[in-house]
Amino acid sequence: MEQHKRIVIKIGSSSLTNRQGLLDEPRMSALVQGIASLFEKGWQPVLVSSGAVAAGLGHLGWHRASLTMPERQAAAAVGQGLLMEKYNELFLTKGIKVGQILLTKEDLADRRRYINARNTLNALLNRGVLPIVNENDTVAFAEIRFGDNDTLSALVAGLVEAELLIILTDIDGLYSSDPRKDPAAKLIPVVRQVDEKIVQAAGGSGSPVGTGGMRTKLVAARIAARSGIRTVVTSAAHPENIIDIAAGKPAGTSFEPAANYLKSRKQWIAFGSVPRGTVMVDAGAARAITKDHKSLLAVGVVRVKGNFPAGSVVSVVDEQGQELARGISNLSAEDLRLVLKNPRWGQEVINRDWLVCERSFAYVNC
Ligand SMILES: Nc1ncnc2c1ncn2[C@@H]1O[C@H](COP(=O)(O)OP(=O)(O)O)[C@@H](O)[C@H]1O
Ligand SMILES: N[C@@H](CCC(=O)OP(=O)(O)O)C(=O)O
Repeated sequence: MEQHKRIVIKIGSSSLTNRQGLLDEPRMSALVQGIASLFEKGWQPVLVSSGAVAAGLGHLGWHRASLTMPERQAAAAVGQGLLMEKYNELFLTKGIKVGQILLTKEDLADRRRYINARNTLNALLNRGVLPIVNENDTVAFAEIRFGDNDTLSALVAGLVEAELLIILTDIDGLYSSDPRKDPAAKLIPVVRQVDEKIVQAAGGSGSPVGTGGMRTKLVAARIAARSGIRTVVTSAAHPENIIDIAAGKPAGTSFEPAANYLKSRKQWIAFGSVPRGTVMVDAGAARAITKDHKSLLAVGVVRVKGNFPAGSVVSVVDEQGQELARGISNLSAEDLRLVLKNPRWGQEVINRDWLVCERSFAYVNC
């Protein structure tokens, strides 16, 4: 079967709601037009749509500032229904059927659920149905929350092996500093690497309904780049133009994919999983895994923290507690402690094929 090119489009709350806090129908229609053109050109698109909380608040006439977390989640329960109702109606006018996928961080942290989500997305995409993804706001809280759909959209892009991630927002790209505060700020058209200098430029959200601002878009662009995916951050003012962006026309800020990007399983270790324990290693082992691309052997392990079963993702730290890598442990914490007490130094703890190394606040091949 011919493999279609996949693309993820993320649109933010501020771009989907109008001044009254209600769904912005003309904007949504233009987005639907853009996505319909992608279908016509043979793309398999995924839409990551925010807006549940904002649309719910507008509909209910509630004011964000005075709301508790459960009340915001309640607003999302109402708004998510409204969003899907409107998308369904608009996409059907183009003959496109849609399916709703609501995810939490925990869903993607669990390898089996991650694969299940991938299978469902593939089933929808291969049958020409448009998946519309959002965070499952009604149940996601605190540590199981992404909190921003930018990060979620980058993980989804990796999950479906997209070629391109387009983040549509209320500004036309990344500026040298927040243009709402600095009138001299300049648009940066291409970013080859999301390094600390670039991250310094990015501030938080500029609108009352947005979450994370440019900062979380950079987190997303970094995850996408290290998953081999290009990201374009651009204005949502004319979403019908996404077809031109997909065809390679420059727009907003383009973040280039990394040359040495992580393949699917390592993407999950790096960006999806949540470590279940910590393995502290000495300087020799640190060098072996980060510089010499070796597997981690028991001889270099100093201490084990946590109680994890074999096959868990663990964080590998140096003797100062600084994270060096993440990987899947061959041994349970209990067995690993046993090996350390009764030295079997050649015992492999993490195979190099299951290791990713930390570099500038993200992960790369070791
Ligand atoms: N360096 C920067 N360049 C561009 N925008 C920035 C920058 N720093 C902060 N921002 C803010 O990020 C906002 C976009 O993020 P956000 O409000 O979360 O939108 P969305 O709802 O689309 O996710 C912009 O409106 C802008 O005020
Ligand atoms: N899941 C939330 C959106 C969270 C979020 O990332 O918002 P945004 O910064 O507008 O993309 C919602 O649907 O309201």
